[in-house]
Amino acid sequence: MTSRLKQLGEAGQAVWLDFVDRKFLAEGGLRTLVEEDGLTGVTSNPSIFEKAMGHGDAYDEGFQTFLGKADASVVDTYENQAIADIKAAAADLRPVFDRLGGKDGYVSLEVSPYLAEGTQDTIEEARRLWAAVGEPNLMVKVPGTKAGAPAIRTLIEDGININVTLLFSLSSYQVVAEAYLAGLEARVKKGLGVDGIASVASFFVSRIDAKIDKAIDARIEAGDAESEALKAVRGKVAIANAKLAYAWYQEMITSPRWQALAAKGAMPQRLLWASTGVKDPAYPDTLYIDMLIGPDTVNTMPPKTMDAFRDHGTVAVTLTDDIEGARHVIAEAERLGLGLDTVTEGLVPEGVQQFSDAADALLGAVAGKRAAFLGDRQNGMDADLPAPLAKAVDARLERARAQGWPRRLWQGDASLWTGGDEAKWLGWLAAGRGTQTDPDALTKLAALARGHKDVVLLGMGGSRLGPEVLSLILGSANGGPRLHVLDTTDPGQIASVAGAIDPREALFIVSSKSGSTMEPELLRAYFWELAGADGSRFVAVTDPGSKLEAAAKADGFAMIFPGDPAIGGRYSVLSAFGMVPAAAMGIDTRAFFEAAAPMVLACGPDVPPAANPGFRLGAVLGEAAVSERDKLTILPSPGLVPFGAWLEQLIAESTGKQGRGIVPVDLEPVGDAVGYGSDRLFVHLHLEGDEDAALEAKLAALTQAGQPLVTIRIARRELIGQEFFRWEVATAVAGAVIGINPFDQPDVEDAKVATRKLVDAYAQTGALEPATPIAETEDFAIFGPGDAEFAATDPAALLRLHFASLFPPRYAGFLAYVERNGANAAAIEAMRLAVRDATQAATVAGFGPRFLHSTGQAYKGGPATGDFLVITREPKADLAIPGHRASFGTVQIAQARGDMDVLASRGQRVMRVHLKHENGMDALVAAVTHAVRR
Ligand SMILES: O=P(O)(O)OC[C@H]1O[C@](O)(CO)[C@@H](O)[C@@H]1O
Ligand SMILES: O=C[C@H](O)[C@H](O)COP(=O)(O)O
Repeated sequence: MTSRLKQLGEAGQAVWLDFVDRKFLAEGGLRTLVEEDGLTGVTSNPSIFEKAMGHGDAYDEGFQTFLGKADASVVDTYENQAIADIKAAAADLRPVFDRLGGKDGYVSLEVSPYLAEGTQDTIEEARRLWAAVGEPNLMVKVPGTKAGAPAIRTLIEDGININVTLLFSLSSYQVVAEAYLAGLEARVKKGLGVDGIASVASFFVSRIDAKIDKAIDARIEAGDAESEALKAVRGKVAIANAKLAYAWYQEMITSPRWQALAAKGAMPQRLLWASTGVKDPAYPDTLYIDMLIGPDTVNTMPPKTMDAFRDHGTVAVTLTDDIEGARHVIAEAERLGLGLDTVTEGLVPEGVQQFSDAADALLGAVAGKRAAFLGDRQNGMDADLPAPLAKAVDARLERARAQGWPRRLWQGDASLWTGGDEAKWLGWLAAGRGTQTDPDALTKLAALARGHKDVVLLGMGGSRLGPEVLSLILGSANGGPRLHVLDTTDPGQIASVAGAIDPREALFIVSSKSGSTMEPELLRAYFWELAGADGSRFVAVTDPGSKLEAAAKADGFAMIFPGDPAIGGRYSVLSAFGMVPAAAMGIDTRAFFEAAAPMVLACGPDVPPAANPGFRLGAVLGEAAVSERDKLTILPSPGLVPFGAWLEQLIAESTGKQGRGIVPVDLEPVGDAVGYGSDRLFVHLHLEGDEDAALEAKLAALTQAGQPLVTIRIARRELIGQEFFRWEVATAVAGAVIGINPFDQPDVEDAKVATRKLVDAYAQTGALEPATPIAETEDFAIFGPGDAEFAATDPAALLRLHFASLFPPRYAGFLAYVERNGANAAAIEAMRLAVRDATQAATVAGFGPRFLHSTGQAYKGGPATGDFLVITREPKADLAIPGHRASFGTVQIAQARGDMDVLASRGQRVMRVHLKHENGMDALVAAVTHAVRR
């Protein structure tokens, strides 16, 4: 007996399969259906691929072959396999296509559901898929949305076969039918053929009943007076709707407009019944086949429905039956207020969302397989969080998924943050692939640097923190020159570097994005003179058109590297600002980017938040911050300690503003679990093979005590580039959670202005404005900001008062305008430990003016919960600055005073302690330790 499905084909309705699966194809399932049931086509959609690929291991071999490629992104990995399936299906259907002269035998592949709102993007994607599959019996599936219709017209004009999907209403079907006609007519106008172009209009059926029936059931349940009438249309609306669409089709193909095209060989755009598996198990399982049979149509069936029809379906032309009855059903639905138009309108975005959700699930699964395949070539991350924070993070990740955050980040959608100028600051995303720097210029620089023993980098904040991390973690490669970094006005420190090099031999890199930052400008003046004004040993890194660029040109600098104005300083390490010093040190920048690539791809727009390392981390940081765990405490393996200085700038300057944000805590030695408040989030950067047993034990105790801990695992130092990128993404995401613009630094400028005022006054008068101490000992004097009133004048009492209200979430800050050397660092650490262990409060520290261009933003603009001690001292030996009246020492004091005033104006508690002599620091340590003793 001929199969019922074959009989259906003979009745003029093409039987298509709404299913794709690797194993099914490989085992010849499709070929059997073609041969035994007369099947003539296949459709796929994101949900179908999710079911096929998102579970089990049938695709693992294929994934792995592809993932061996350096550039294998998650979406490319998925698509590579989807295309393989589609090509296999196209091959199985090719005999049908050839036999029917192109009238049937098609397989459909859907464009990304993420593009449903964009006409141009849809056009490009469809063209790309068409070329990638490269089979004449492919149909590209394009949603019949408002944005989709013009794309369909263009694609038909291109000669690409189109399956229009997600059609629910007669009116939207008419729009795409018009697009099809217009596309064909455009070809005629251009003198191109219209034969051989195929299209179907996929009209969804069961989803309509599912919606309408639900509303009917609710009303009947509520005892609606029209219950009988409602019952009468239950399960009938979708079929009636489809029948009227077919009636319109029949009329349309008789129109002179269509006839003219048909005469030129055009094939009609057939109506395809989609969504034909019953959703309500109470209905006969072949309902949406039995009732929709008619010539020149297609029915695409899920396997179960196909099996059911083969078993007990009824072949009879039903589509043209009782059209009046269909009209009546629709009129009744209207009279009963079932709102068919609203339902069909709502089903479009819902359908897009449903396919986006499926694509997210699929891409998330592929991302997991990709990470497993890469193993330790991609840095890992675990988060051990207390339940409420874990719940908030999961909820955030889900919301971020539904709202498409990864795509919006990469597309530069400013509404992810404040709707301000954020889109102008996203150049660092592309820089992650090494695209910002010219490899040839870096090679040239490396050759130039190789001739020098020392390279001195002059720059502040983002223009120097990344290079120092690279220098301390990766080191000067193969005997490359030593890198010295100067980011200070401290005369002692400048003299130390000047003394450690031969200024007549060293190569100098002056690095400033803006090209107008005061410190590198002064340092350039100083070393220019010391180096004998020899431009051939100077290199500049600066944004195009800056003051520094002009000066470098005028002074004949050996090379000038342009920055990208779309990258802010703290996001610039993977651009020229990091790569120029790296190349100068002899680091292979190509290999560096190759090692970073897995993370850049893992953080891509195609990877849903829960599987995206940057988004996962960002969600933890952001949710912790908004739940008052705003002290991000950085606890690295010994070999990764230098990373903290770069990280604290990124986090603090990006998030600390408008009284909100994250306060990074770097270089605070790990303590016992009892010594911390509940305002902390800990992050451990773990370098394999660089274990510190004491640290590990303390970390274990922290999690046992319920403290949140994020552990990042890095297999080799060479993979540090991955962390730059992961943290940049995470910071941008945390900014979105906190609700600030993570790319500006609104409060930094004020300290600069206050400093300038003092330095300018000095230039006029030869002296800084006098300041009177509130209290003084033999060792130090204490100053307050502006005209602030203090309740005590005894130094010990003043310090006690200063720390009196220091409990979490308040934090203590030690801002030391002294030489950054081992002794001073140890003294500061001793004060931090004394304070933390006495109060449980987090402690931060910075050397001035270095921190002004880094964490200074958060101290001024972030949460107003800081208790700051600004520490200054008389410089041992001051240094003059060529061409300036003020010395480095004077500028440094002016910076400290300017900063203190701005801190105070932002509601922070602040005092300045001026050390009177060499041992003043020891005296201060003792005084602070005493002051916090409770
Ligand atoms: O590279 P520039 O323009 O000299 O700026 C250095 C640093 O100063 C800041 O602008 C803050 O003052 C940082 O954002 C930046 O990294
Ligand atoms: O082209 C086929 C459609 O994508 C499919 O039939 C949708 O079916 P569903 O409503 O069962 O998801």
